[in-house]
Amino acid sequence: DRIARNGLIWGPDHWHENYPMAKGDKQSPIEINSKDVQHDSSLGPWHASYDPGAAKTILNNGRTCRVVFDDTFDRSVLRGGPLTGAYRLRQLHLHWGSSDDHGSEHVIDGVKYAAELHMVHWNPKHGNFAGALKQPDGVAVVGIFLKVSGKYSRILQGIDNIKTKGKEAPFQHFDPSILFPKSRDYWTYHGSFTTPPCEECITWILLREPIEVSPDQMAKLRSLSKNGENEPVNPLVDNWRPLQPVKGRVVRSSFK
Ligand SMILES: NS(=O)(=O)c1ccc(C(=O)NCC(F)(F)F)cc1
Ligand SMILES: [Zn+2]
Repeated sequence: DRIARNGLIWGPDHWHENYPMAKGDKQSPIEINSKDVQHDSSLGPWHASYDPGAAKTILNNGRTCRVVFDDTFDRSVLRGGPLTGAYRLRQLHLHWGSSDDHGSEHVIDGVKYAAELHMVHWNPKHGNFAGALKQPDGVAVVGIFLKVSGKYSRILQGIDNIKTKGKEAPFQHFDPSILFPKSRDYWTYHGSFTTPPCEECITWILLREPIEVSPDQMAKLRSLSKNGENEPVNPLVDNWRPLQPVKGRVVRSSFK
């Protein structure tokens, strides 16, 4: 059936059977080894100018918790850094583990974070998102690592009313810039979606400084379910893709 065909019912090792891109040379996530990173002094700072009014809804699609934004015009955009032009914010979502010692998709010098937040932007020069995901410069994702600490920070209020798959709730007047850490230092490399169809259209911008979330915020994420409302409970955890081969790609850093 549809679910089986889109490969999500089987693990990541089977994705390539339906999505050949999954075995490409520029797949994500990857491990970042500082010894192999090349500092690029031409990499300037990135700038996000987000309109809190662009936030629309928060939803559980059975695979992640996603906040959706109005991307029908240049309302919330990311520019600078490795990017040429302004990329429109479309959605943000997270990947997390069943315990604090893992959950991120990218791994930094062997360190796995409890979660990884992705802010997905697309290049309007390609007309629409579907067109952008067919282009090597089509999509830009800012990745922010989440570390668990006593300090309290509301990553996403509103998680309470999207417990099960298919649940959606209004999520307005939200400026995702509040999620950025103090430092703007980043790594950047060319990669792919970490879920099918695994298109190699992403300029990754991974922030070096993690943000801190409280244990109860992580517990809230882990309380989400993959199942629909009246189905057997299937906890939504460990929705991260295993590491993919670097295949000679060079990861550049904006910092020394
Ligand atoms: N985890 S990730 O790499 O940031 C990531 C970002 C976006 C999508 C996405 O829009 N999939 C829907 C599409 F495009 F129709 F396939 C998937 C993964
Ligand atoms: Zn993601």
